[in-house]
Amino acid sequence: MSGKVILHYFNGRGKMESIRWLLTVLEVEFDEHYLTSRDQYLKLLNDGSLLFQQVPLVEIDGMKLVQTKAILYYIAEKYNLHGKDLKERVTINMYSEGLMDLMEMFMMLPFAADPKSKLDSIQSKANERYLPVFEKALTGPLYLVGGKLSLADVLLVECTLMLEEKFPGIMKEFPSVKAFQGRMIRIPAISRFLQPGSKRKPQPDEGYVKTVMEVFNITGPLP
Ligand SMILES: N[C@@H](CCC(=O)N[C@@H](CS)C(=O)NCC(=O)O)C(=O)O
Repeated sequence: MSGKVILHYFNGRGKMESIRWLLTVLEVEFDEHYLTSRDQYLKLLNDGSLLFQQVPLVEIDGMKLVQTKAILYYIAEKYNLHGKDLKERVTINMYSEGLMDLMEMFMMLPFAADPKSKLDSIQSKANERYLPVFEKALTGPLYLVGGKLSLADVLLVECTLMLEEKFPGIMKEFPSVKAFQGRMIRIPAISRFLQPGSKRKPQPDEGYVKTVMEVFNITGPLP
């Protein structure tokens, strides 16, 4: 196993995108092995790389890690983006898991039978359930937890950009979150990541959906 971090996933956002964001902000270099065929997935299964038969898989520090949250928490902990004590850590995890719940709804959209109604539901949940929490937390403070950058901040900037792709005016009612986003995207590593040609993945297209369905033998829309 080489010393470099290796990501095994599709050439698309999905559950790996937040891991790409975190590594990018930390300026940790990584290589990507894209899953493009069912045979590649079966090979990972057969060589025992996938603990629960699922990707994302991240090779790091001599380990083969699966489970997105566990991977994010490991990297955040290793590079000091996971709070200074247990109370900060649990707060970071609460914010992070809320954001992951919201972003997961976007991930499922291209596989849904009725994406329009799902999109409406994402918009109202974002407005009523999620963004008010972050607006309150960021009214005053520059960062979500402990006065310094953490995993939760990285996920929040990713999520706000994702929301604006689908609902361009959504941040109008949330000025503190919008100001936070403005500060975050000026961080040089993030600013580079947002330029064309970076490792940031675009919104899912038909090709991405087709590959995922072939790799996992999915035959119809997901619930
Ligand atoms: N709890 C896991 C879920 C991972 C997951 O659902 N991965 C999908 C691809 S995004 C997968 O491998 N699906 C194949 C399967 O479940 O058989 C995580 O968060 O990493």
